[in-house]
Amino acid sequence: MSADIKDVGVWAQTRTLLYKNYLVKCRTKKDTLQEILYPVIWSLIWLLLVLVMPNKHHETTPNHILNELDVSHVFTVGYTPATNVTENIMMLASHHCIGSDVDIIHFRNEDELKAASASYSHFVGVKFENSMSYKLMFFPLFFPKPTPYIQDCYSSKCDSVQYHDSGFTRIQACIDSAIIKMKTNHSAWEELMTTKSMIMEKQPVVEVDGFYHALMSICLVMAFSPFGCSPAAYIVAEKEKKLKEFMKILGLHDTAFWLPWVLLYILLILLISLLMAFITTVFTPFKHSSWFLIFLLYALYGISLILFALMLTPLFKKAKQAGAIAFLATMVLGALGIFIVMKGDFPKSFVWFFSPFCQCTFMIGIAQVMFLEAHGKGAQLFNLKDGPYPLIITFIFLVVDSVMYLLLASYLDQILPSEYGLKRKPLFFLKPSYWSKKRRNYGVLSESFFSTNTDLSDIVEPVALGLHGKEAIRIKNIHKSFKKENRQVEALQGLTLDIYEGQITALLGHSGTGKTTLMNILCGLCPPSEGIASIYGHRVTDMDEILDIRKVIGVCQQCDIHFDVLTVEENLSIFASLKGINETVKEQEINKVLHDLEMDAVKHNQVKRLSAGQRRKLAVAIAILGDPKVLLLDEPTAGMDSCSRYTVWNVLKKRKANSVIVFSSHCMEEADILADRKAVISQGTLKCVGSSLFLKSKWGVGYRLSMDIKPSSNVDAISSLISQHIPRATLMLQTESCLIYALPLKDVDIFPGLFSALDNDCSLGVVTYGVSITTLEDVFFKLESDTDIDQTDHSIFSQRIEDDGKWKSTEEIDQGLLTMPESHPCTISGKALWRQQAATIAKLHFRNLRRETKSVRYV
Ligand SMILES: Nc1ncnc2c1ncn2[C@@H]1O[C@H](COP(=O)(O)OP(=O)(O)OP(=O)(O)O)[C@@H](O)[C@H]1O
Repeated sequence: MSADIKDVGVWAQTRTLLYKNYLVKCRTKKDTLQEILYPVIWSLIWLLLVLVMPNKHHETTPNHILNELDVSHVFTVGYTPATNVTENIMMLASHHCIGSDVDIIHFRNEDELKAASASYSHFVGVKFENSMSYKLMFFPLFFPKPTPYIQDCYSSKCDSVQYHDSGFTRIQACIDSAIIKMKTNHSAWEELMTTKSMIMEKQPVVEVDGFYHALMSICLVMAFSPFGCSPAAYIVAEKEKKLKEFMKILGLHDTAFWLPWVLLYILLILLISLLMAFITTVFTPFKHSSWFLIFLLYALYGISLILFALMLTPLFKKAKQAGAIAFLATMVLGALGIFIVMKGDFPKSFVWFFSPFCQCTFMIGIAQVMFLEAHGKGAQLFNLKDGPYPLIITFIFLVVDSVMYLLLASYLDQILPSEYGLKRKPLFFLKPSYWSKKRRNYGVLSESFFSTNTDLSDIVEPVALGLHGKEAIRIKNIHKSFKKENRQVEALQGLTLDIYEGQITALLGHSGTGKTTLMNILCGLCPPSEGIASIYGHRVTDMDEILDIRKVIGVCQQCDIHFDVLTVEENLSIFASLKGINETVKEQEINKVLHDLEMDAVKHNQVKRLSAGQRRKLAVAIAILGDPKVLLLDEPTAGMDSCSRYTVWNVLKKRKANSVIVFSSHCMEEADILADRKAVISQGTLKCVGSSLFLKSKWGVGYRLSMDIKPSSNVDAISSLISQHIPRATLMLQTESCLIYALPLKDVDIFPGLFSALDNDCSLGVVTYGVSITTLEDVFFKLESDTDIDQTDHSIFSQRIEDDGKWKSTEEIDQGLLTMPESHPCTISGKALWRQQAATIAKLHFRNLRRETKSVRYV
């Protein structure tokens, strides 16, 4: 590692990524504006609702004495059971007090009494428990429901006064007097009849309509909903684009990945809470409440919602799904909150069972503020503990929820398997080594660990003595299998390989032979199923050791990973800071890398506007920033033009001293020019490894003699002439106009004799001939010819040979495709074509939908 690289702490990385998020927000102005305007618009809708449907205000009601006790509304009184005592009581009551206008009827039991209420109008039942205790039964519609609001109580319409007017108090006084008379023989009629009923003074009250309450709560749920989904969508989008794991390879701390997003949204929520608190307390509907408490309620809810969204992120692979489900969860839980506080008979103490959901807690808090507003004082510091749902409990639960979500988010992120990255065991936090670096007892793996009994000398070229002991990357018996549509794919099958310091090593192989899988294992992106790999003696499979390894590696992944909306220079600056490159030399290092890769002209361009080749160069630039000791480059020059390729090769060659450079490629020429050692991988195993000379001499066909011949030429005569001069020559390919022979390397001295014979014998029909040495490509084909190549790969590599064995150039094939007759019998047109296209598109959408549904793994 370069001396100018230092360990970067979480806070330094958070600052860097906070700046990046700020740039992203500035460059995606439309989305940012939507996020800010959305809550403001809902607050304004709320205000509008308040204006259209104002709350009903009830002014102060003074003390008011009601009329004398009266039974004019009662026509019949029924009682049960009918005993001597009860008959006596009722007779006394009727005679002295209730009056003869009211019929007194006895019933055998309570059921008959209840049934009678339907037959008689203005009926009151009396159910005696014993001679001293009784129950008055006023039947539906006859008795008003209690209400906290006293309206027009001086008129007969007042609901609360109906209690008095209904005759309840008079009948109660009459029966009480009769019992007193019977028990004590003392007459209390006069005292009880002069009892005065009075409406007590009532403070002003605001009547909050249920529908209005629900509408207001819905507006609030909607206003805050972006904070429940946007952070989740942004964080999962960075995971989806592999940015998270890539930044972790550069040394990013787990916390520093999500903290910048959380901080940015907290800043945003504080701003919006200020604005909303201002709108709702200055204008209405919370005009009696303390501005600070309303702001605190909004801000705490907003923060807990952001952390709720963060908690959901480990469950998702796709940003779209994460955003949609987080939004849905916020809506559903918000609606649940509205339901539990608005359902009159829902037990008040049970409401707090829903407090682990911040959306419900917030709705409870809003209901409490509305209650306090209705009583004219609003939410104030002095009444934090008052009311049905004390506001202080809401505040406490919102803080507890936030902490709980944060811990859960961090825990789930460490244990839930994801496509990339190593994961910890569920009880990892019980291990002392997790908490203390000193207790991690890992050491450099010993030499004996990698020694093997298998003799590999046939396929592995021995290295020079100077390289002994310089094995930087050691791979032993690595296996990796993936589950793919209910079958196991063996990507690597026991691969063993040493890679040396001071050398460039190329990994060669067909598509799908496991090169990328090997690269991913080496940088800790995916764990092997079996086997061991180490970089400078540290296991890449250990979560703690990989952190040390990542300090010395630079990685260029197969797909380009960068921040699209940032410029080339900004991308390099952010990645340089994450790697820990000293701020004083950062600019110099970035300029050097840009200059080496000839990218100065595009350094101010946004990455999304770069060509594919330029993006690839940027990926290489990010990998080489800070001059890492180990460079793992997966197809670094794919998609580049020849000039760019040469530039990259030169850069890598210059850096190879004291470094370890591994790259994968499909281009044999690139491997031949650039790599000191080439490892050919086939079907997940090592086929051979060594220098070009070793590979060519071991698997090369020697020289290749190619001839253009006339159609009338005698191939047997040509072949016999060649075998006379070079007995071990073999015919490799025969077409109508071309012959190719393989000539052994050792017979090079006797080639001149053959050439003279060919030149002198015109009857053979040879038009021209030429000799070329075996290329690495020939070696590659030779090695692969022993292996069953997967059909698609085979078609790529053997595209120059037609089915019938005739030699055909790529251009010829292209030409063939271009000149394919338009009226091919297999093609369709008109309505049939339209139907086929529509069905294909529908099938495509259906498959995408199914795949996307599958990728929501845990929800
Ligand atoms: N995440 C995965 N899930 C399922 N199968 C996978 C996964 N990653 C790789 N494979 C399979 O493993 C095999 C090796 O893939 P890999 O990408 O390592 O090949 P490669 O040699 O890098 O190919 P290319 O040169 O085209 O990049 C392939 O058959 C591939 O389909």
